[in-house]
Amino acid sequence: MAVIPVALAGRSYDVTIESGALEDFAGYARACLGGFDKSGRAVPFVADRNTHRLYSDTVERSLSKAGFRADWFVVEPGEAAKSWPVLEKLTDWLLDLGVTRSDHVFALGGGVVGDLTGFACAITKRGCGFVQIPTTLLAQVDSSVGGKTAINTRAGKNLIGAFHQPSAVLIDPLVLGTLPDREMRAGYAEVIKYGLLGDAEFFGWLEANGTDVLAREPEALSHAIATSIKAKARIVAEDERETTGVRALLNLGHTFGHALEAETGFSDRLLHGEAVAAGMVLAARYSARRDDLSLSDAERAARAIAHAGLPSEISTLALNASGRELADHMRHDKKMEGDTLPFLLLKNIGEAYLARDVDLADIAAFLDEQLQAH
Ligand SMILES: NC(=O)c1ccc[n+]([C@@H]2O[C@H](COP(=O)([O-])OP(=O)(O)OC[C@H]3O[C@@H](n4cnc5c(N)ncnc54)[C@H](O)[C@@H]3O)[C@@H](O)[C@H]2O)c1
Ligand SMILES: O=C(O)C(=O)C[C@@H](O)[C@H](O)[C@H](O)COP(=O)(O)O
Ligand SMILES: [Zn+2]
Repeated sequence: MAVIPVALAGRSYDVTIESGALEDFAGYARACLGGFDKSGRAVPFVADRNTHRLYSDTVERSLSKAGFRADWFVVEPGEAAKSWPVLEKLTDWLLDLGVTRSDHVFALGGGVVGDLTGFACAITKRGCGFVQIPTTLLAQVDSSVGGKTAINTRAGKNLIGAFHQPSAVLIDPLVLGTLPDREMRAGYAEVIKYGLLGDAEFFGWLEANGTDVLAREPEALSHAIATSIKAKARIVAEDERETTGVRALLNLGHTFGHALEAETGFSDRLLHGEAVAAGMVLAARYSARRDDLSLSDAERAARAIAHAGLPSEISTLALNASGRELADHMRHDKKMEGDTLPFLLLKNIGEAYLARDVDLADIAAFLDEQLQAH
């Protein structure tokens, strides 16, 4: 078992990584179940149809042995659940259940369930507790930790949200056994991100061992999850609300990625992790174009992404958009400072930085080249 603390003044919590932990869910979650048994109220769980079908029985078995029962709010799988209508239904459900500020709501699912539940908990009664039980690789290495919660709007990705930290994160890598391979690869994009943004040694390890991670080989998988969470916990502890530029490093590839997601309608056509993968290649190549990064390192990053079966060439995505149209999506980026969009670029493999001198017209021209390439 690994326990990784996220150190935040007054809001510290642990990320527990343990294979098989879900079988003893009530034991691991005991500290966050207070209140439910005494009053007889059901423990509120949010899941999507897949995670409910696959794992609600396991959770309920463990809860029932400990004298608790669960009540479920189940959403349709996919990005569309991060929306106003679903948020409204979820917050009404929480209020009908009589959830109090000292209660915890449990999010059993991927980043979609986690982001939606976290935001609902941030605004219900001005903030009630929640616990993340991430079931995708992406959620286990990234979205369950750090307290970014949000829904999407017509204007773009995660534009309505709040920082609201979970009280605990419980990761059972065994649940990745049922995760479709495409989702596994999408989560792996965020794993590569940690190597590219700040850990050249980890990036090299992934070049050598990435196939084992994707094959869910237990040792390689646990190492990839723990290394990713340690990096995220350190960055979040340093800059919880993305004010100093440190946390912005976690956005490597995301300004391009969110534009690609918007262009493909936040749909199964391009998953978040796939968009981030393509976005990191664009960030690397744009860095090389400015002579910040060597061309050979930019292509090394692209190769690692392509080798994992992730999209590395936007020219193959059948986008019906110009560079200008893609760049226009970026004007909604939450990092915008007035008319300037600080951009995450690379100086080396393992060294990302925030550039404040990027011209969106130049990004549009670069994207036009990339849309035509290959
Ligand atoms: N808050 C953050 O810091 C943060 C970080 C990264 C990504 N995100 C957000 O996370 C979202 C993407 O999350 P995701 O990639 O986990 O996608 P997701 O939540 O849509 O899950 C992907 C698919 O896998 C299924 N699934 C989940 N667990 C499963 C399992 N164990 N077995 C079988 N199927 C399973 C789901 O039902 C869904 O169909 C995006 O909205 C993204 O913006 C947030
Ligand atoms: O935790 C962070 O900070 C991140 O940026 C992690 C990203 O992987 C994640 O996709 C996040 O939701 C993007 O944040 P946003 O602020 O660009 O919406
Ligand atoms: Zn992301």
